[in-house]
Amino acid sequence: MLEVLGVKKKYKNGIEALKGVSLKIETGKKVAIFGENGAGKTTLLKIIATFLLPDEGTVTLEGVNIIKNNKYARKNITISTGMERSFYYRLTVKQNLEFFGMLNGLVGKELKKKVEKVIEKTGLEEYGKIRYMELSKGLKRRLDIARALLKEAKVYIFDEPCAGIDIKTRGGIHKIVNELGKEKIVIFATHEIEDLKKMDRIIAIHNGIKVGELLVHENRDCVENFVKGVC
Ligand SMILES: Nc1ncnc2c1ncn2[C@@H]1O[C@H](COP(=O)(O)OP(=O)(O)OP(=O)(O)O)[C@@H](O)[C@H]1O
Repeated sequence: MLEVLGVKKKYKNGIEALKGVSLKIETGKKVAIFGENGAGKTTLLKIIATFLLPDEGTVTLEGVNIIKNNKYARKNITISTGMERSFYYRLTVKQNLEFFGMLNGLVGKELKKKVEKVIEKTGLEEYGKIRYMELSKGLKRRLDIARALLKEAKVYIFDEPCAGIDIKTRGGIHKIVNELGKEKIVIFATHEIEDLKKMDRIIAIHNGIKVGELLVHENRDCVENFVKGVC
């Protein structure tokens, strides 16, 4: 269980990105964080991933306060943000994954096997020897997801993984998310109705406040109205 309790975050420029957000996500569930541009989704995801500290509130994973226990958080939470600058432009797909795999403590045969596995999962087989700078936007995004999968985590966070992605790749991403969602906690920020319909639950955020929740399987026909109602 991941629990966010009363999380507030104000940036140095005075913007209150989160004004006291609380939510709970059970293991074995995939939850969408939905909200318009600037709603506070990325800020919330970064706080859960412990990339950013909240001003107030706590985040616990299986009862462990991850704000205070950064080591536990880094071991058990992985995030795909699509940030291009975090890759080595001149290294190939495989070399980038090997580098980040090593940072995750993988070595030798274990590293090789894991890199091959995530390349296969994200359909990057034919691009292994292509340098990062030569990849298309969609392929970069797939590599970013592959990197997040290098870690055997309890929580998988995807920040708008389908933005600018073609239909086939989107299907591949949902297959990965579905598989993970059976045993892990998956958090998926998105604006897209089609993505929302594939989640177990939608949490809507507006102006730094949680404004609604919808259980998708019980209310699949309501997703569009739910979305219209909160924005
Ligand atoms: N580093 C920062 N410094 C100052 N303000 C920031 C920073 N990051 C985000 N903000 C502001 O905080 C608010 C929430 O931003 P956030 O990126 O969390 O929203 P979002 O819901 O992810 O938006 P989008 O859908 O556009 O990615 C916005 O008003 C944004 O301008």
